[in-house]
Amino acid sequence: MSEHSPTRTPILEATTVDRDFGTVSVLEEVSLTIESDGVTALIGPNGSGKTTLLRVLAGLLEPTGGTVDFHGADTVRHIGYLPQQPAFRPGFTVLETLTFYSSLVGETEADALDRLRLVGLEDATERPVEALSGGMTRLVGIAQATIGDPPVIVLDEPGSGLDPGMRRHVFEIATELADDGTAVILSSHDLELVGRTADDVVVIEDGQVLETGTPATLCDRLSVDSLRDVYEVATAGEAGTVRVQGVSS
Ligand SMILES: Nc1ncnc2c1ncn2[C@@H]1O[C@H](COP(=O)(O)OP(=O)(O)OP(=O)(O)O)[C@@H](O)[C@H]1O
Repeated sequence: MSEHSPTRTPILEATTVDRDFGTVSVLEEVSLTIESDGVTALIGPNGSGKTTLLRVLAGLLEPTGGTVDFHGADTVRHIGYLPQQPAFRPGFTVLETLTFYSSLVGETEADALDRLRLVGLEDATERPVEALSGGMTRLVGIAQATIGDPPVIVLDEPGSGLDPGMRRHVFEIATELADDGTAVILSSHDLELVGRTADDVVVIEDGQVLETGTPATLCDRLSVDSLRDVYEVATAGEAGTVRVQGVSS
């Protein structure tokens, strides 16, 4: 959990956001306030709408209805984004790739190297990006998301495919960014790490927000002891079945 600044302020505000794909409604009337200086975690079953909501919050997907408002400072880059499946153009090394993205916001190769050190990839700088493992590719993606020090950083399943030590490290990076004032929004299925790390938790199912609050508030509200129990009590999905919007009733 991050050391809260006494002045956490709303930086991103979703108001009654809908997102449809054709006739399928994936997000329904999602209203959410994301504050600076903290880690906000989206949790929910497979297919519940987390990626869709993160892409809408990051400005990569237009909402079909409702609005997303950014209240932050006018920085060189408003929002950094790690996609669920990061991919980089083949034929370039890790350092060349990160230096290219850095140059777009006036940063140098030295800055790119610092960001690679942050995610533990200092020994992989000369490796071609197409020769990276899945976990290493995700780490490059996390480094890329921090370029330009955006006030909002959106990370879609940053711990996915990482070994336990690196997964913990990535959540520590999220906490450090939050301690420095960033609003970090991430999705994760690792409820234990989320429970230990997140300042705010958003439980989502079937494209709707079921609960929001600090881990402790949610435990109190639902009279349970852990975020895993919050998840079990709040979500109705049956283990072993993916509820598919537009198909499952
Ligand atoms: N481009 C699209 N066209 C049609 N349906 C889509 C599209 N993108 C997402 N969906 C549907 O929206 C629903 C939510 O998907 P989303 O990827 O947001 O879920 P998620 O919570 O991130 O899932 P997971 O935990 O499995 O990554 C799913 O039913 C998915 O099939």
